Amino acid sequence: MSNPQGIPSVDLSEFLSGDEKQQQNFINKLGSAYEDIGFVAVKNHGISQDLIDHLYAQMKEFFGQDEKVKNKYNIPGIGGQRGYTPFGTEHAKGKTAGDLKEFWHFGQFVEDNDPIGEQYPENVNVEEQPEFLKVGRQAYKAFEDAGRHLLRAIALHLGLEETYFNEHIHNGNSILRPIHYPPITGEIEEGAVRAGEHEDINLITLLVGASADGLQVLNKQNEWVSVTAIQDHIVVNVGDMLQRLTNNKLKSTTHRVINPSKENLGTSRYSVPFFLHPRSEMRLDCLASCIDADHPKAYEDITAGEYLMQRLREIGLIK
Ligand SMILES: O=C(O)CCC(=O)C(=O)O
Ligand SMILES: [Fe+2]
Repeated sequence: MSNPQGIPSVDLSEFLSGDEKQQQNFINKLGSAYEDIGFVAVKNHGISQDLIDHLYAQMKEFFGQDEKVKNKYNIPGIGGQRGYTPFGTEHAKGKTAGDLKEFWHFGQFVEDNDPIGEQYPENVNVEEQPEFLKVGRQAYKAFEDAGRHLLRAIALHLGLEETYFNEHIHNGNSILRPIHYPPITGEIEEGAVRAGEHEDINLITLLVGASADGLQVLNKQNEWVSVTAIQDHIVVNVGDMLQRLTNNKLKSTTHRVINPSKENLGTSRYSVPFFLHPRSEMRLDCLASCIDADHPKAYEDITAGEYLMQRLREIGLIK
């Protein structure tokens, strides 16, 4: 089932077709990929190319602004949860060299009167770019919709109610992160890479249109497999919260973004992951159906909120 892009490919329109056989086929392919390499490429994901192009245009414009302008949007005291995080701030768990990237965070836009809104910092408006927040919000909602469909298929694969995740992700703590990896021109710190090897913290990550190669995934044979940017697909992987909930049945696979070859050092790379998080009160206790004599319970009980705080400390976003 391996494809040129290095990971299996699935077609979300099969799941949404209303045809039971196609739906089951999609669930089986997604489920077995997630039990194996933890990554798939998804086509017919429902996020329009126009919206993606618009988002990319806005993020390129933003990252192209002077440091002074960008730093106005680096908001102290919120652990980088919203607004701008400068180059070199975040590092992979256990590493000291900062990643060679700068990024922006959009968070949840609570549109009903859900009191959870009080837990979340406000999204940040870029005064120089009147379209920025608007397109961020549209993209956030589109990614969230695609993620909700995928979690329905995952729930069915796990033998849960199809709607199991819905209440947990309604107004959840997801993050949309436009990233810029700048050209590598001068000296860089020993061991510094665009994104050091890591696993994502959240339930699933949806990654759109990385503008250049560089993403690599560690397969079961301990080999780095390159995931090339492919037209019309988004990459969707399992994060640590889903791995934990499923007692390691679904795999949160290590990945990284390597530095470009010599001839491409002078080029930027852009990408946009959507880290799909549940509400902080969701329990991540291992599902009873994923525990048996061969698979003893591997993790302590914890809520998503407690787990997130632990992890943000480890990557330097919260001191
Ligand atoms: O930029 C990419 O292609 C992947 C980024 C990533 O893995 C992350 O931000 O967690
Ligand atoms: Fe990642």
